[in-house]
Amino acid sequence: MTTWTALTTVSGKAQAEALGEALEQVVPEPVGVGVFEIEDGRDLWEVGGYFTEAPDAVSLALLAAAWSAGEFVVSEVPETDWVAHVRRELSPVEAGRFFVYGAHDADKVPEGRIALRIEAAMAFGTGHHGTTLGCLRALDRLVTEGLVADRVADIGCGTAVLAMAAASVWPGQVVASDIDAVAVDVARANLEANGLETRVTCVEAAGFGHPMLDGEARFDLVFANILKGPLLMLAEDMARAVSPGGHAILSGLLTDQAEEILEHYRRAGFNTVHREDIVDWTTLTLSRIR
Ligand SMILES: C[S@@+](CC[C@H](N)C(=O)[O-])C[C@H]1O[C@@H](n2cnc3c(N)ncnc32)[C@H](O)[C@@H]1O
Repeated sequence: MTTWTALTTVSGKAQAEALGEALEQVVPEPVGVGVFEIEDGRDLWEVGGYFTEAPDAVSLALLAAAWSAGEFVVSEVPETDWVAHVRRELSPVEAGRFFVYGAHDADKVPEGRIALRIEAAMAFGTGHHGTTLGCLRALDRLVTEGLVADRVADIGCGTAVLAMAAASVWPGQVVASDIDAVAVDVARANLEANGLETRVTCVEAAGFGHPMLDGEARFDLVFANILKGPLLMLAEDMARAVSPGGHAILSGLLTDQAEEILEHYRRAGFNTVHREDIVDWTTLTLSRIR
């Protein structure tokens, strides 16, 4: 049987991302490298990966020393479907009334929660990341406050987790879009797996650049969990697309970028309704001035 080499070490948060990137450069033939927070309150991160070739021990020791990380643990594992392996290890996420889970956890869905089944495959959006979690919590808060949004858009939908959450709490139609064709395929598969394919239409588009998205006061709520750059560029289009009194839930911005985004969107015609910081990421709930 073909085997892979698995490497893992532990480092501080400040070094973890850079060490992961360095690992991909130093060790030949990476199958996949990942960085995960160890959730025990000690601010420790696990950096690891699978490789087709055994690494040279001296390079590994130098790498660990250069990034002040622990000694690498090296083991042989049978070749496996790495994406499926990572998927299996993802635990369900609870965000207000929403419960986001993978197929392997179907028996864990608690009574009374809105369950969203997600196969992330090659798209972003399992609910684990602070940005997705922030958007789900922002939606949950709006629903608790009694908001009903009939027309919803999810720009940069990834797995379509946010679009599906909105379609699960309100009866109207949702348009989801992503610039990445692979994400659109993943989103459509998730919509079918959740029986929401007639409620959510998923299109490939950049920003509002699609006939189903373009138009004045077209939506009561727009999600955009994308990075700071696209968010800045989309402010005017967002102001046009959201109806007066409607909402925008923005994420994908680092906490120290939030003020710049807020100021930009204030100038475009939005007020701040709520802000939540999760780890280093900020989610903003805004309302369009009437
Ligand atoms: C951080 S992920 C968010 C995924 C999901 N909405 C969530 O909240 O977990 C950002 C997604 O936006 C897409 N994206 C980035 N720039 C975009 C743009 N200008 N227009 C549409 N989609 C974009 C990416 O391909 C990616 O799937």
